[in-house]
Amino acid sequence: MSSSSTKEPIRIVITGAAGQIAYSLIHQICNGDVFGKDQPVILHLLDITPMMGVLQGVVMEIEDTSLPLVKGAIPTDSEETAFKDVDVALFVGAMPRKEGMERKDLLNANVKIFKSQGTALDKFAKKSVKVLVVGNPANTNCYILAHYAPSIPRENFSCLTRLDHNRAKAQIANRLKVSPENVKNVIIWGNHSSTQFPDVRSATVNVNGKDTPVYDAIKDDNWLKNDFISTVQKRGAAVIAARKLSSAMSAAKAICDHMRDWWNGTKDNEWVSMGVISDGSYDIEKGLVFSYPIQIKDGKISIVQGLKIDDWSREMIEKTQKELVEEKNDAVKATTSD
Ligand SMILES: NC(=O)c1ccc[n+]([C@@H]2O[C@H](COP(=O)([O-])OP(=O)(O)OC[C@H]3O[C@@H](n4cnc5c(N)ncnc54)[C@H](O)[C@@H]3O)[C@@H](O)[C@H]2O)c1
Ligand SMILES: O=C(O)C[C@H](O)C(=O)O
Repeated sequence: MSSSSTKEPIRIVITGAAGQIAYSLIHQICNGDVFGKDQPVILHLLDITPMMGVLQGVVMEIEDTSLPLVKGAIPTDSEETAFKDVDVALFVGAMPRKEGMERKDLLNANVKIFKSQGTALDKFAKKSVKVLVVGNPANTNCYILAHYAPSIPRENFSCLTRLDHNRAKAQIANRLKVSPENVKNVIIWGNHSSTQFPDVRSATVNVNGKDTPVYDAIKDDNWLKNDFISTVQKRGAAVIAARKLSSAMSAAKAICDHMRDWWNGTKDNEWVSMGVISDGSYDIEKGLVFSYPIQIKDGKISIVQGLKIDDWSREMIEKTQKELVEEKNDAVKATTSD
């Protein structure tokens, strides 16, 4: 973990770099918490022109951290500069929702950003770039981004549902008064929205040294099928109601978890939740950006296959798929109307 690392720096673009999530995220990246303690980084920091003054302040703070892994921080309002030769692209820049809104209410305002940035990503980024979309509505923005970046492999695109995954783990852990790390293999299916299906049917929890199915440990199917699910589905709105701002610290942590697992691989026999471009697994429309249980080995993402889907789960999955199809159609309309 020193400036004498022999590794070549990787280039990471963060969009929305003057915003609140980026402010929590940048330090963790610069500190080596995501890409490794021996991996130097060059940050490309994109925001809109009126935010260049604020972004300059963020760059001053990056310098003042004196972290040895940082080999450069480039503030810019130019998409070409931002996406040029990047290895990793974190798409955070977009309008957040306010109290009383659903995330899809942001679609008209945000989806055009992803059309423009997808086109630039296609032109300027490395073809191996690993892409994570965070800005809401995250799945549909990722769909549009990928559509406008056709030369980048489909498996390089993802959207963030790790925050929902972490929220689900935390709810189970709190209920059982254990540490969240003891909870494994929860799944977020579908959209990062209030139709998502937080599923713990194949999750386990380590209680007193023994891995036990979550349903057996909790012993309250009614809670698991109702309050648990709606708490996770509505957690983002609850944070906004309390903070008057959307989640940022927990979102930045989830971005780090998502990218660290993509970079290093998931643990044996464990999976995480990621929105990826569907290959039709579990009868989901091919091409939709859908959150699935995911395992990663040598940088390669695969959807966990063969999990049993009962009638109730199928209904939950259909509901979130239906919303994603509607969002996709609205997004395509919004991006082709001008
Ligand atoms: N997927 C998730 O789990 C998750 C979690 C939390 C927040 N979010 C979403 O992330 C987004 C950012 O949240 P935030 O709290 O950081 O918002 P914020 O308003 O604090 O920051 C957003 C930043 O993006 C910038 N921006 C706007 N348009 C841009 C463009 N075209 N190019 C580059 N930058 C642009 C803004 O100027 C601002 O600095 C929101 O859409 C929010 O809803 C998603
Ligand atoms: O809920 C929001 O709008 C912000 C974010 O997507 C979240 O889940 O906290």
